[in-house]
Amino acid sequence: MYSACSSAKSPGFEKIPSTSIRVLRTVESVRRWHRPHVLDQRSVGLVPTMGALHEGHISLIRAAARENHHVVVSLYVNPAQFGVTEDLDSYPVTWDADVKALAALDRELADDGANLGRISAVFAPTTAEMYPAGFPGQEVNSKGSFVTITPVGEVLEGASRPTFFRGVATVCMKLFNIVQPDRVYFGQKDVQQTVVIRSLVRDFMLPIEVVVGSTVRAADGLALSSRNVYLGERRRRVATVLYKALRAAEAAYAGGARDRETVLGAANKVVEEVLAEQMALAPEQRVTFEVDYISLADPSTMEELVVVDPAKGGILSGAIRMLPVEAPQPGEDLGHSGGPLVRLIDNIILAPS
Ligand SMILES: Nc1ncnc2c1ncn2[C@@H]1O[C@H](COP(=O)(O)OP(=O)(O)OP(=O)(O)O)[C@@H](O)[C@H]1O
Ligand SMILES: CC(C)(CO)[C@@H](O)C(=O)[O-]
Ligand code: BAL
Repeated sequence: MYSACSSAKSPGFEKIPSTSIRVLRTVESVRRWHRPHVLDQRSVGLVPTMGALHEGHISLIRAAARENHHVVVSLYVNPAQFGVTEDLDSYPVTWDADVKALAALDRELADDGANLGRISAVFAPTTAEMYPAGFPGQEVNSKGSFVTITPVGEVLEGASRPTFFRGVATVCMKLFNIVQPDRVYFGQKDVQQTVVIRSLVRDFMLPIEVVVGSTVRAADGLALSSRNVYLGERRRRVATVLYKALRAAEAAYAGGARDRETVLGAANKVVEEVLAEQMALAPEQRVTFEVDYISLADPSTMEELVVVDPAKGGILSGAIRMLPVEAPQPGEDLGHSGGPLVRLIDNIILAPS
């Protein structure tokens, strides 16, 4: 676990054992930590996470260490971005493993001369600390101090998860105000989130640079995601369907297609084929899923495109719902929390040419 250190001269503080990484739990402790670094003109990079760390998070922390004197990683499962029927209660919490991964990464960063900084602090607040007026609730009509970024936060992920981007923008505004970073690091895996965060920074004149790290994938192409632990073996094998579909659309674009029908038609064909293959199997073997959306959108607004302007490019993105397995077999690995419905997202950027 982690330790609390104190001496006659310095007030007590928590650290991750065998490291110099501070564990900060309150707004006041972050402010106290940050003050001398502002005076010394040391830069701070913030990597916001909900914990359950994987190589996607690690790649963002590496990027932050290359470019900043200090890296702060926040670990906070923000209830405000979960809808009332979503998986807040079962969301994976792996504090001990996260702390170990951060300690190992920090040793590696220290040995690599190319880095400007290392992991200086983990910010792991409580909900009472983050919502001082009391948690406003997860409902669409909850009252409280919220940041809403529209219309970009209302489409795609925002249409399926109506309180999601309100929760994300609100908690990120809080995190940015608490940590006062020079740079913030987000993953392309959540591409619409990066558009929302860029809008937040621009529209509220925040003196912050937004850095987006590319999507880290498993060997078969599945985008790493904390929620992949829900899948279990059977669904994990089929979970690449979304990436395969997006790759097919990308290939159609690379082959010269510019219109929505042709580009997205290629993706939908893959989905239909994989679903047909699965439906031909017995219930004890098959995996079923539903497409929430497959989109071809403008990179700066996430509005749907009829035709891609190659000078601007586009974003291919999608969300699928992997349904709980039918006829579970004795001893079958169903995944974390009994293998509930899992919503997976992914995207590919069609770069401007
Ligand atoms: N595969 C990935 N590659 C790069 N960045 C990622 C990847 N997965 C997540 N991130 C980024 O890490 C940051 C923290 O994300 P979060 O803690 O929600 O993890 P997650 O894996 O996206 O979880 P979830 O399964 O809940 O979506 C976000 O900026 C997110 O985009
Ligand atoms: C940015 C974030 C940490 C805000 O809670 C979350 O949405 C995430 O992990 O992507
Ligand atoms: N990675 C985005 C966090 C969420 O889906 O709640």
